[in-house]
Amino acid sequence: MTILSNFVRINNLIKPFIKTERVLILAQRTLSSHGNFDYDLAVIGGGSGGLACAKEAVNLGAKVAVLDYVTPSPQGTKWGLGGTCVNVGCIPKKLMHQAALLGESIHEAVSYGWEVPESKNIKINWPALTENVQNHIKSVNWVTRVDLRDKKIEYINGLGEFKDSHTIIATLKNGSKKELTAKNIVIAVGGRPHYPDIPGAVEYCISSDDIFSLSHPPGKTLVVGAGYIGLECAGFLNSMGYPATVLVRSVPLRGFDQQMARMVTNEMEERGVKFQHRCVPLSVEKVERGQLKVRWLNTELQEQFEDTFDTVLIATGRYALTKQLNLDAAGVTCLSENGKIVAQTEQTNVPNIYAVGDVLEGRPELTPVAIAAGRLLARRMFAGGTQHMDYENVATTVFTPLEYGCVGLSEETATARYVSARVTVVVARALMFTSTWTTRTWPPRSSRRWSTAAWGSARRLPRQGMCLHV
Ligand SMILES: Cc1cc2nc3c(=O)[nH]c(=O)nc-3n(C[C@H](O)[C@H](O)[C@H](O)COP(=O)(O)OP(=O)(O)OC[C@H]3O[C@@H](n4cnc5c(N)ncnc54)[C@H](O)[C@@H]3O)c2cc1C
Ligand SMILES: NC(=O)c1ccc[n+]([C@@H]2O[C@H](COP(=O)([O-])OP(=O)(O)OC[C@H]3O[C@@H](n4cnc5c(N)ncnc54)[C@H](O)[C@@H]3O)[C@@H](O)[C@H]2O)c1
Repeated sequence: MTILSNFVRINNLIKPFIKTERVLILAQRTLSSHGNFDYDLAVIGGGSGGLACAKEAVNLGAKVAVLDYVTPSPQGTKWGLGGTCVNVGCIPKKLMHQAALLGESIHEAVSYGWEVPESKNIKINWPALTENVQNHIKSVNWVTRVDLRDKKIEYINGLGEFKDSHTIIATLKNGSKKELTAKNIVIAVGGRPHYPDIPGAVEYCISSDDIFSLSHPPGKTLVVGAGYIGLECAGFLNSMGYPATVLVRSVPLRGFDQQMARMVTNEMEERGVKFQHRCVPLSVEKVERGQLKVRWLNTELQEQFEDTFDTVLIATGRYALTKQLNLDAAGVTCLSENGKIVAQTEQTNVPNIYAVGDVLEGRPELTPVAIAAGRLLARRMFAGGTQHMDYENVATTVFTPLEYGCVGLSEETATARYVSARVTVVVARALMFTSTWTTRTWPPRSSRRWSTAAWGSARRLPRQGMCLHV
């Protein structure tokens, strides 16, 4: 128990008698307990989880430093402070998704009576889109930096590694080293795209790290991987007029309710996205005019295929950035086979070292999850908090052309986990101003069918909409 958290506990008791919260925070600051260390808390990684934890800790009176450093992608793309979500994740993805929806709406507006001159000739200006997306990101980077400065959080633009369990060495941009010590250390380094081990992947392919700032229009694109990222990117590219093909190794959106996943992919297929099922890439080579020839294997037919694309986007999952941390020096040993940190309550096997966000094994890789876990951890470290992050029943959305939001168990998990239970599945498909509901109950299987009348009437209107899985 730190002096600081004892102080905060006592203060919580007397808080009603103190005039303002500000007085309390200032009092806590003066009593900050970093003692022999430079900081009460050092956070390695300035993304969703790390920044949330740092800000909460400083609000609770701790002296905090945040290290953030972006190693360029194999294609040379780099970005600023704020982590994956802000720079190469949720934010640019959502903006491109919105751009794609707007484009489709222009065409669909005609069905609603809008007279759109030459609607067939409408096309996207890719450089204008990426420039605006990047400008928005830069403004968020700037606000984040100013916020850290205002909150007196020290921001170190350096690549962190452990020297021992309380000491971090930061390698700065110019190659110089900066050493700092902290009572508590939070690992919030997130992850980066994983590339399949095939010829040409690293040399010629891009990933989600590159697509949102790609200097030229992507053209005909092959997306390798049918998880969240693969489907979302294929969805917005196709809707912008860039033909997209997806290589699916097993099933799209594995782990999600498969009926809903099929709805999402059927909708994408109707809009023109091609799916190559049970296929893995074998090689990528550069051919004439800079195009990329891709060979892939259909594992079911044991047959090889090839085609030529302008862009190949790899979306085969992400790995955690723990290798470069020199965790051995700190004594952190709780690592899974794929290098993620195994921690029940964000606490590693070393008492003063914690982890939050995508770096954690078996936790949803989502921004709100990283933020909530980071904040709760700070409260436990500096305010005697006792609440832990609840990773169950986290709601999530897949931003494919047919948006899919879900919370709770998929039908497959529910029926596997509660064999004797009666599982009722309610599916809503909302159109602009119409929604069609069908209900089915498991068992019996016959009730699994859609109500064709309701489904049919829904299909007559333009295909705007989203599906919910409750
Ligand atoms: C394309 C895409 C779309 C996404 N869309 C969504 C979405 O719609 N909704 C959603 O909830 N989530 C989405 N996510 C996931 C979300 O971005 C992550 O879950 C979230 O960013 C994780 O936060 P984090 O703090 O764990 O790590 P990150 O945000 O990845 O931050 C880690 C930071 O640490 C830095 N770093 C790493 N190692 C070091 C080191 N040694 N020293 C210093 N700094 C280091 C990294 O460069 C990075 O800046 C998306 C992800 C991607 C890739
Ligand atoms: N809307 C959102 O909230 C959102 C959006 C994007 C990403 N994210 C987060 O980011 C995480 C990572 O997303 P992701 O899509 O990179 O990972 P993922 O694990 O969801 O999907 C990777 C896909 O690639 C496939 N794959 C792997 N190796 C392959 C190979 N050699 N050939 C063909 N396919 C292969 C896998 O079978 C899987 O379908 C997600 O778990 C999610 O939590 C969230």
